Amino acid sequence: MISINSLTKRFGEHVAVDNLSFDVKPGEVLGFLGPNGAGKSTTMKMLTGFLTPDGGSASVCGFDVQTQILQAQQQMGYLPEGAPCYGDMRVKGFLEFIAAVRGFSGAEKHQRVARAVEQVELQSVLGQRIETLSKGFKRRVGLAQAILHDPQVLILDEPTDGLDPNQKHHVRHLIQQLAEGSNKIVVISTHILEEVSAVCSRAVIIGRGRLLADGTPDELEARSRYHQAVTLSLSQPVDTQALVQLPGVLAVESQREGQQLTVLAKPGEVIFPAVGQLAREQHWPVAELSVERGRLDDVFRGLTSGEAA
Ligand SMILES: Nc1ncnc2c1ncn2[C@@H]1O[C@H](COP(=O)(O)OP(=O)(O)OP(=O)(O)O)[C@@H](O)[C@H]1O
Repeated sequence: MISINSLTKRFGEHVAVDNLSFDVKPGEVLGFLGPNGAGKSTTMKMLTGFLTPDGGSASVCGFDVQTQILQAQQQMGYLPEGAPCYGDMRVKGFLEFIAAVRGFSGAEKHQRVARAVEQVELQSVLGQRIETLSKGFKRRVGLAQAILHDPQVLILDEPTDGLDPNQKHHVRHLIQQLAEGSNKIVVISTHILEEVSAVCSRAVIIGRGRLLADGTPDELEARSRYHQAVTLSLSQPVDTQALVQLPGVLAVESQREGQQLTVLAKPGEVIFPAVGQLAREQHWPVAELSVERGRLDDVFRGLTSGEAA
């Protein structure tokens, strides 16, 4: 388990992480969200021992990150932002070096490297110098070194940044596989909100170093003004007056010159049956009628607008 208690980091006068507290339990894939400069990378660097906190504490699998960082690091794999260091090393040599640092030798070292190479599909670039790789392959080398020792906790700073759509899908699948049924913890920072719905069991949103929201993707989506909204696709525009007057309806948004209507529900109201019935009664030319769970981007914007550092 990861436990973060009142963690604080200052750079001069600037408070990058401000009294931040939350826990992550085994089996959770936590999406760590926030606008640019919110303090995500700084928090991850403190968890992994690359920065020293100015206040508060954190522990990983019971090991304090300030007083027992070596034990904590043995439990963790970390993909930092950007490219791996040691750009002049070749991919295979770099991964063997990391495996040796992690304490593996002989056949086990080779097996560990071979397995990580296969998991993130690095076979084609094994002999290439890291600095000559494309951005996406550099990310994949970083991911391979993070999973080499099959850690209990994975801290991944924007793991799909720079990857093509196929690789994004592949890495998301890999993250799900790593977490599934293994009781491991994966923490990923990301700006891609679909990624959160796709792979995360929980999301924490921070702004200016402070906790703004914490919940499952479903719980956060339910805070959106689009939660329980009904969207109608129409072959021609209709008079929306009757829709606006339905009980439980908050507002009607019109798109595509009236051929798509989004009917917003008042908080706690379920309007789908009434909207469907009205459409039937009025013989509206409805091509599609759907209900929304809510929009994470809408919730994110609501919580973080004006929060950028
Ligand atoms: N070494 C440093 N020296 C001074 N300020 C820093 C340093 N590292 C980070 N900061 C500042 O701390 C704040 C938090 O930065 P951090 O990189 O943690 O944000 P982030 O949420 O990861 O952002 P992004 O989404 O852009 O990666 C920013 O204002 C940043 O400029």
